[in-house]
Amino acid sequence: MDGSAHPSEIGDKGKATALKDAKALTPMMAQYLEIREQAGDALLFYRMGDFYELFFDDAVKAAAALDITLTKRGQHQGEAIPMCGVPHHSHENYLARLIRAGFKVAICEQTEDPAEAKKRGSKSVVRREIVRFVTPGTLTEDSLLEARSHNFLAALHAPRTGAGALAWADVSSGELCVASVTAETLGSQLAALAPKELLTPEAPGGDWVAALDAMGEETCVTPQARTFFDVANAEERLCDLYKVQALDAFGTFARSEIAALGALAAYIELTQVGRMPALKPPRHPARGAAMAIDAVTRTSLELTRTQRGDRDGSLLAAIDRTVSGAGARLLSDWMAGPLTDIDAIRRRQQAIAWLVEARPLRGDIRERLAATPDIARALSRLALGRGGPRDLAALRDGLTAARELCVLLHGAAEGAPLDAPMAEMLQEAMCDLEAQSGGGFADLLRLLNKALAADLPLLARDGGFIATGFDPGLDETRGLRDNARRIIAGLEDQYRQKAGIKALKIKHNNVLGYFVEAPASYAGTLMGAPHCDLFIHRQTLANAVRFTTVELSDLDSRIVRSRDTALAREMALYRDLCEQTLARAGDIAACADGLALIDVCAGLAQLAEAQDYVRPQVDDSFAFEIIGGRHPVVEQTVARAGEGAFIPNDCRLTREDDPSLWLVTGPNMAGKSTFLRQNALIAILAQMGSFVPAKEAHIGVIDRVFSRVGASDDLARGRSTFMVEMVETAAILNQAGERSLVVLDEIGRGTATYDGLSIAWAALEHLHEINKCRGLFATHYHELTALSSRLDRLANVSMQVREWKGDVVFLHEVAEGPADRSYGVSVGRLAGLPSAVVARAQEVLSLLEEGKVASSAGLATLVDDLPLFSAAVARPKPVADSPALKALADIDPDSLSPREALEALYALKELTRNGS
Ligand SMILES: Nc1ncnc2c1ncn2[C@@H]1O[C@H](COP(=O)(O)OP(=O)(O)OP(=O)(O)O)[C@@H](O)[C@H]1O
Repeated sequence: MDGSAHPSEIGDKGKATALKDAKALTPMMAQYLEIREQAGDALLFYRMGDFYELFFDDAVKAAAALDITLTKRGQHQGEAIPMCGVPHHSHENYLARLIRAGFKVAICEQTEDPAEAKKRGSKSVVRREIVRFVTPGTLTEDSLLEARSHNFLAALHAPRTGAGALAWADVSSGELCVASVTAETLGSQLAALAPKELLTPEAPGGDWVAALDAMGEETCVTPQARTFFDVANAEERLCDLYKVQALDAFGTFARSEIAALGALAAYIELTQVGRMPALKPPRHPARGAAMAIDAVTRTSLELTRTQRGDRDGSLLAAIDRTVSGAGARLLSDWMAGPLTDIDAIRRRQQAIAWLVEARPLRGDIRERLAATPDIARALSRLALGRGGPRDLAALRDGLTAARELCVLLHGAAEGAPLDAPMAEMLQEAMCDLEAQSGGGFADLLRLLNKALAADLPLLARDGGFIATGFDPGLDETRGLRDNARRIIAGLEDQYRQKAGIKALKIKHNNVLGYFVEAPASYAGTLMGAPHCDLFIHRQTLANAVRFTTVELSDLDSRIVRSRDTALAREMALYRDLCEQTLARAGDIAACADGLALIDVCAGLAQLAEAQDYVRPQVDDSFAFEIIGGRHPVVEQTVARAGEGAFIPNDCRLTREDDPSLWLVTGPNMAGKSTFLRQNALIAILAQMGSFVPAKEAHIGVIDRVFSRVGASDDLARGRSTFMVEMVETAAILNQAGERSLVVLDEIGRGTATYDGLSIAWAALEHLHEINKCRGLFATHYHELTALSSRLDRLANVSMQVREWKGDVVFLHEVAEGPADRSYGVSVGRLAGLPSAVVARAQEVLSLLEEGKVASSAGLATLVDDLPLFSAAVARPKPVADSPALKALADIDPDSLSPREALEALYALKELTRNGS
């Protein structure tokens, strides 16, 4: 604690009247309020000794969000000040919870020693400053980040007219990208990135608003004044940041892109309070624009999350075999933006294919990668001044692992285990691992190896992290300290003998430093004449008495001095090590990228081998030929559940040779949705560069994938199921082109039968005649199957089922031709509908199928003709000609003697036993 008054005590003892009335405020309250204003909409963590304290509204909000005690301290304007606090040593936990709850936090530290403040007068307040704003998009601590996901901060420049731009950065790893966007493409860009925080202009124009409204709730939107996006300022800021004269050095950027990049840089500078992370130069996303996949398609295909929001069960979880956080992040990048550039796709395929062949080598590579620290994130923390000795060690270990990987790969490249030349992409990654263009990492590694001790503290200021032998000055100071400690051990013996007290000890605490302690019963002896010159009394406790000696205090100050000197020396050495490391930031970041790339390729190779995936042929044709395709997720689920094998199915939509639209019919549960999705997923995997779950695959590059599978209510936006479905169908019919792949499942089912059928009918015709795309269309409207006679590129296929003992058995096989019927009622029985309901449904169905209800008159007849439901349930099945019943009818109970009655009963029993 700084010894000054607590801010809550300041106000006043009843004197302060207005916030702005500076005279009425104590110095500390004035300081607090000034800093509070700088914190804007963030909660202020105000450092007081070992705690971060929160006051006023901040305290109320934080206490509720963290479920911690809200107390009251002092008064302000006549009211008690609400207060809560979190301990400094565990504040990251609380911080993480607040950020997850959508808050931003300003961290205000004491930036001078309380002793310094005291020199200015006893009432002076320790200087405090905001050292950082913690926001969802600017996290760097491992404890606040998910190791396997990116943490993107994005900025949208949304001009009133024309195209805008979206820039995004991962502050924790230094990635920085920018791309042009329009209000139409913004949705799919944001869906692909899933930024944690998005900066937008304060009042974006109409079209942008709609796109922003459709954004997921995981993104925290931070509006900024329009001036924040000023192009001229942006250019200057970026040139300053990269220390270049003009941005041309990094490529050509549109004005809007520069504005978005500038806003992003300004916000990072603002939140990191002047310290910038090691941002890589800005770049446009991967060569060969990405395949467009809009937000609804991503959700319906469950690419990174299931519709329930879990990672488990998503495509990403099913194919992720990476062993490092950086690898997992890169894989999700690949999935966010599958490529359309055929060469780029082939380069990835080559690398994976090479690693598929190199099985033992792949095992070694993965083992090493698994033990490699996350160097991109360690580097970023160091650049922001938020790192520690362990981050330096992480870089040392990461770079060492990279070197070992290179040795392995070189061995393989030189032909030892493999004949094929190593894929170009892997060779490039190897150059990055060794920093070949930057002269290698040998010097830096030598330095770090020599400098760092074996056991490292988390924080540099705890000291003790520089290895002995690295710095003679430090060793000497440490020697003095250690020597003094040895002398103290000797003194203890000496004092014991002099005083004749065996139980005498020399101990240490933070208040007294070193002191002599003896049991309280010796107090008189030690304070008595023979010893009073030697032992100077310091403290008497219940059980012990404590003394110092001139010699001991001398040694104590020497130890303190040498500890301070050693720490100061270590801090200087630490700064120097950071500087030398950060001088290689670009090369280290490239090395981290190389490691991530090898991890992704090795992971996909592992997947290909383990799950029997095949390398697809991707070219610029209009082919879509999947032989023996499987659903990557359902296949694994079925195998895990021990439900037998997944049944592979072919899909041929090649435009030139085959019908390019398939109308898929078949009963519920027969596997229509699975078949539809699996083909879209195979296309996405193929264009990510991955191998695919099939026997053979040939895909002419697809520029957009659209998938609508089972629309659901979007009540939050005031849209019914049907409305959602229509909006989404409209988007497809308006946007799909001849290179698109469209997957539509049961369009029109959310409304009256005839309306739904008509809409599905018209949509199918539109896809065929206007969009001319490749597509799969699943429906329960059997009437649509007739369309194939009119539309030459439309083919009917159906999911096969067999009936066995009155039940339906799903074969999960796709066959040519339409389904014969729906089997809906049979599926209802399988699902456990009460047998009365099943029987009743069967009756209704038979009449409907006989065509007796084509009009409302027919419907009335149906209602009249069919027995009432309750009657249907209650009425027992007639058993007219049962011999037992006949025998019963013949009995005249009044004419039977008791014995005859008993015999009749036995006879009846016998008849029923015979099944009569
Ligand atoms: N090819 C297959 N091999 C093995 N099991 C499969 C296959 N396809 C689907 N299944 C299994 O059948 C279940 C139902 O599949 P799916 O949801 O695709 O049916 P559907 O025809 O779309 O049904 P609905 O019309 O009710 O939506 C899946 O969850 C899966 O377990």
